[in-house]
Amino acid sequence: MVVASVDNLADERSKAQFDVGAMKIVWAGSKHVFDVTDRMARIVASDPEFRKDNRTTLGRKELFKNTLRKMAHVVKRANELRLTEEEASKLRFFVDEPGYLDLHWGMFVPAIKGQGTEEQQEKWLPLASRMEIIGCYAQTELGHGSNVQGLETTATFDPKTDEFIIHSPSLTSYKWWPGGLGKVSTHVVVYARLVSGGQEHGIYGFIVQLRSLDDHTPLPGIIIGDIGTKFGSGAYNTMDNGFVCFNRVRIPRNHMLMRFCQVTREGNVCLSDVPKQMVYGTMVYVRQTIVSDASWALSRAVCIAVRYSAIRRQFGSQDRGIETQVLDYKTQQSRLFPLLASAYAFRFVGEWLKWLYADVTERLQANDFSTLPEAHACTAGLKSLTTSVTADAIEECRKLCGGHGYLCSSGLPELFAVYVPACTYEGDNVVLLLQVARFLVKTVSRLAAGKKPVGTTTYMGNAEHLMQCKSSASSPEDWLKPSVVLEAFEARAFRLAVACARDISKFSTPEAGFAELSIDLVEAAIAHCEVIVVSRFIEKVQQDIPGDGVKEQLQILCFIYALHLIHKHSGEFLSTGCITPEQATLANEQLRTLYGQVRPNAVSLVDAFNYTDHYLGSALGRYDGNVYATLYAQALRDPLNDTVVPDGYEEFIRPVLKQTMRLSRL
Ligand SMILES: CCCCCCCCCCCCCCCCCCCCCCCC(=O)SCCNC(=O)CCNC(=O)[C@H](O)C(C)(C)COP(=O)(O)OP(=O)(O)OC[C@H]1O[C@@H](n2cnc3c(N)ncnc32)[C@H](O)[C@@H]1OP(=O)(O)O
Ligand SMILES: Cc1cc2nc3c(=O)[nH]c(=O)nc-3n(C[C@H](O)[C@H](O)[C@H](O)COP(=O)(O)OP(=O)(O)OC[C@H]3O[C@@H](n4cnc5c(N)ncnc54)[C@H](O)[C@@H]3O)c2cc1C
Repeated sequence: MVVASVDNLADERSKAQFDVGAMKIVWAGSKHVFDVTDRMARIVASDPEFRKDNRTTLGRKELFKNTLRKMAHVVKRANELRLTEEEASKLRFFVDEPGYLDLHWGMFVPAIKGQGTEEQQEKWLPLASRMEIIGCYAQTELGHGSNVQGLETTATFDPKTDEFIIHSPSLTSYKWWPGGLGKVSTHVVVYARLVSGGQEHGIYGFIVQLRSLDDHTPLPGIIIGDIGTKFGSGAYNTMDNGFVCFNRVRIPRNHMLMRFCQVTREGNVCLSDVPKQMVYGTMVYVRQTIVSDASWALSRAVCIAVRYSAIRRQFGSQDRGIETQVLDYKTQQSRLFPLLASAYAFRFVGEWLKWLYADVTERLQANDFSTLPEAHACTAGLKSLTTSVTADAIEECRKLCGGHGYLCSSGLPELFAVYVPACTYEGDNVVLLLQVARFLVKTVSRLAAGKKPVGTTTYMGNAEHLMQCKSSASSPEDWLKPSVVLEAFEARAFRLAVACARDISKFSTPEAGFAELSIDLVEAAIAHCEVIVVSRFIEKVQQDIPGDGVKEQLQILCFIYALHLIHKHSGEFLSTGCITPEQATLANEQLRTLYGQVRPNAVSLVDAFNYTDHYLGSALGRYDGNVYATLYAQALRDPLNDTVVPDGYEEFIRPVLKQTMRLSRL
């Protein structure tokens, strides 16, 4: 059955004022990436092994086994099709459920590459890349996650046997959370306190074998398992996040990852002259990938909400004629279009961050560590900003879809449940923003000493101007001038950072000031991260962009992104004196105009994400708009509808009815 709603999307598509094909390439990053992504998405969508529409109805054991089957199928297909690394990781991405492959390829392998010596890489990487071993990354403990320096697990060197003894001294020291650890991994990189000659030498990574390669049973001294069912149905429960306790497990000395610190046969600890934070390198790498991924999750939710908002009609007709598409309501637009703009903003900042990460990596290889603090601040800050916004946005998209958004068949509940831990893993978002704040306060204090800021803090070099400037916006159109927008964002961020630095100096110690002012510091950090996103978006739309109308659409989205933030944080823009209340009103007026300009293009702007119906996994977001028939078909497939009279009728419904009948006769 095809209902009238299908016409709505065709109609919407006919209104587009830009070349959707060209926008697809901009979104993908290049024609090459578009081709690879498109091909891999279609391979997954057309393979019944990768079916995912039954996930929320499976019990934990079935669900987990189902994921094991899919991960094995990914490896099989990757080998059969002789996929490149780029292609294989896209293929795995579109399978769209957390699984041990992510931790193996995304953390275990990078940890060895980043922290292992050449010799260690030669030994372990071939085993890992042929998947003769499966690895994971165990840093977090039951009692310690954010505070890495507080980890309790010990790795004590025993010079008699030339081994390390890996030990969990307490319940709180059990490793707890690592993905892939609970049931699958054969090996792990464990982070532990290095102890040699009776002295502690800091936290380092150690490769430990967990399970037999013959029968998968845990090796002696290892107690291991899954930590239990997590939030949401389906969602992250496809993953075996695990615990492990080490009872004096012995490993050879050369299983310590020794690129930055070597322990000799005699137990001497030799530090190389690189910053000790290099041991955190895997986290920096993964944070950078998480920023790129945020735009995928956000755009997926927005795609569902935009298409459904074009289909859904409510009110607007007194005589039972055609009702108004909810997408036409300004309130719907004001909630949805900033999220659409944010998806594009995060896509571009994610691409930029990839570049920054590659640049820093190249410098580190040449022993230039000067850009490491900035790389840390950018990856930490943008990871925090983009994941927090994305998690909130998915929930907002659910509400934008009304009641049907709450159905699992909308795809949104599971997307939220699977995405929201991104605000916690790889660094709690508040903890990471405090790292950014620390970097900003340091940058501000160095200004006073005449040190020129570089990279993303270059704008702070314009200190005198940023402290005094008043916005020149005197009409709504002035808010379409990149210089006007940027100045407001930079002035707000700088003034907040300077206020924090000034106020901290009033305390007896910087630590006391930092602790007391942490709420303000977090706000200053967010403001700085928003400068980065806004300026990268502006830079992007100032480039040559091929395709009819593509640049114009991106400009509209760029200003929506910036102006909705001015509206959201108007308190800060006003209290720091960067803009006046009248200018805030003008910005809002411009924002309303921009919503009107996006409206005819909204469906095509989400089509540009090029998502298959398989990847979207949503009755509401289908490409053909056949929402109601799909909702109905999926309802009929629910296990509860397997029988007309439910299980439990005889035991629990009939007796209640009989009891009621007896009572009514009295
Ligand atoms: C053939 C088959 C083919 C098949 C193919 C299949 C392909 C599949 C491919 C799949 C690929 C998938 C990739 C996806 C990636 C993975 C998916 C992700 C899934 C989720 C995983 C989640 C994992 C985790 O959560 S791991 C645990 C993470 N834990 C944390 O993040 C802890 C957070 N805490 C910290 O980072 C630190 O404790 C911190 C920073 C809060 C404080 O540290 P510390 O106490 O040491 O420092 P401070 O005293 O605050 O600062 C001292 C100094 O150091 C600077 N600094 C801190 N951190 C860093 C850093 N990282 N880098 C550089 N500098 C740092 C800090 O700024 C200070 O500097 P000063 O100058 O002294 O101020
Ligand atoms: C799905 C998932 C997968 C994971 N995968 C892995 C993995 O593969 N390997 C691994 O090692 N770990 C993994 N983790 C663990 C994860 O990295 C940690 O949970 C994360 O780093 C947060 O640490 P925590 O749990 O100790 O939070 P806590 O630090 O206990 O946070 C609790 C609260 O305290 C606040 N807080 C903490 N410190 C401060 C501070 N200094 N100032 C202000 N507020 C503060 C936080 O903001 C938060 O609100 C995973 C976690 C999840 C949820």
